[in-house]
This record gives sequence, structure tokens and C-alpha cells, in this order.
Amino acid sequence: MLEIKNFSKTYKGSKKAVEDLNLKVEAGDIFGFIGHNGAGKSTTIKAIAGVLDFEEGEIFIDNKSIRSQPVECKKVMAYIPDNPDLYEHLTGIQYLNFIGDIFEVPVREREERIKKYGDEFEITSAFGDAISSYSHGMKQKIAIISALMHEPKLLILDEPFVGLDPKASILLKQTMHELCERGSAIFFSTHVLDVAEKLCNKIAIIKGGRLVVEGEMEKLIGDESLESLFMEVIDHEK
Ligand SMILES: Nc1ncnc2c1ncn2[C@@H]1O[C@H](COP(=O)(O)OP(=O)(O)OP(=O)(O)O)[C@@H](O)[C@H]1O
Repeated sequence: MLEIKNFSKTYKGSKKAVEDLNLKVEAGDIFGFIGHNGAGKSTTIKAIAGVLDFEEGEIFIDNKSIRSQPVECKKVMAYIPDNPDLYEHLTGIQYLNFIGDIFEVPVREREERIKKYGDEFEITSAFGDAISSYSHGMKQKIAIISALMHEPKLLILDEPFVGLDPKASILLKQTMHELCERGSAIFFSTHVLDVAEKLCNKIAIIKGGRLVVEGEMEKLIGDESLESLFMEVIDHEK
């Protein structure tokens, strides 16, 4: 569903932010992308989402290149940045319908999903209010619902649990599981190792722009915890 081949990114006037990164995310995977501050997670995620240009390597989504077929790729994926930038002057429901129009989601499906997720995330009662009046967490919930409107084959999330209240976090995890059970794939970055350990079947650890560990969670951690694996990797790589 997602294949990254020899991806590197250098920002103008800086050293390489990501170097020669390779990884694959299959349908049904919940793939956690872990690393310290400045490791290169957001850079990679933005390149996958098609919002950051890059010169080296290739990124394929559903076997299509994000560089040469960005529209085809964007039709089948959704991206939730760490700080969603929504159209603040719209109400929640106007925004969701706008996204539904862009992705050409049939009205019945759209209404069903808006009702289901709006009720689950307890934001239906605020749908009529302008997004500018929402709290950070409420904006995140609208961003999550908008990402689920077209049932993406690939969902990309950057630090999705930051700012969500405990109930919304639990719901998001359930929703991620449900989406994967229906055959989608999820790739997300996080600093919260406990969440990644419970939620992900696969992980990758990135350090200083280079992938240092990648694979199936069970095989990688064995009887240990993800936290101890992470500390081992970080210490070893010093
Ligand atoms: N727009 C930019 N211009 C120049 N350098 C950048 C830019 N964005 C990121 N970088 C640099 O690229 C490297 C990787 O940053 P990135 O934001 O991808 O890390 P991250 O793993 O997402 O970090 P965090 O966990 O803090 O969000 C860092 O050295 C950062 O300073």
C-alpha cells in the first residue's frame, strides 16, 4: 500500500534531514514510526502525503508515484498533520461536506459516516459552530472525521494522540483497528511508546534521518518492551 524506496530529503542550506530510507507498509498494517525530536519523522510523512517536494528516491502509494501521480495517490489516502490547518471560517459540518465534495463521497455514505464519527467523538452538537471557535482537540476530531470520509486505503497521521482527551484517544485507536480490519493501512508517527507497543503490528525507528530498526513488533521486542528496544537502539547508535 505504501512503499518508500531510497528516499532522501535535504532542506535548502541544511544537512540531510532523511537519508536513504526504505520501508513498506502492507494492507492491514498499523505501522508506527518512532524517533526522537528532529529524527526525520515529519519530513518523511510530509513527503508521503505529497506536501513536501523531494529529489531523491521514490514513494509509491497503491503502486502509484506520489511525484508523478499525486492526484491518483491523494484519492486513496488521507493525511492528518500534527497541527491540522482547517478552514476556520467554515462550520464543522460545512468543512466535512466540503471534504466530502472534494473526494466525491456519495451523500448517503457521507451522512452515515458524519453521524457515526460525530457521535462517537462527541462533536455532533458543535457541527453548526465555526471551526475558529473550536478547541485544539475539537479541531483534531474534525480533521480525523474528514480523513475518514472517503474510507482511505492509506491513512497517514503525524503524532495523532497529542492533544486528544483520553476517550478520544481510545476511540481513535478503535477506529484505526476497524479501518485496518477492512483492509486499509495506517502509518503514523508517535513519541508515545506504550501506545505504539499496544497498537502497532510493525514499527520503524529513525535516528538522525536514518532508519535503524524496522519490522514486526513481536519479533523485534520479544519478551522485552518497546521502550527497552528503543533505549538499546539509541544507546547503541551513540
Ligand atoms: N523547513 C525546514 N527547513 C530546514 N530544516 C528543516 C525543516 N523542517 C525540518 N527541518 C530539519 O530536518 C530535520 C528533521 O526534522 P523533522 O521535523 O522531520 O523531525 P521529526 O522527527 O518530525 O521531529 P519532532 O519529533 O520534533 O516533530 C531536523 O534537523 C529539522 O531541523
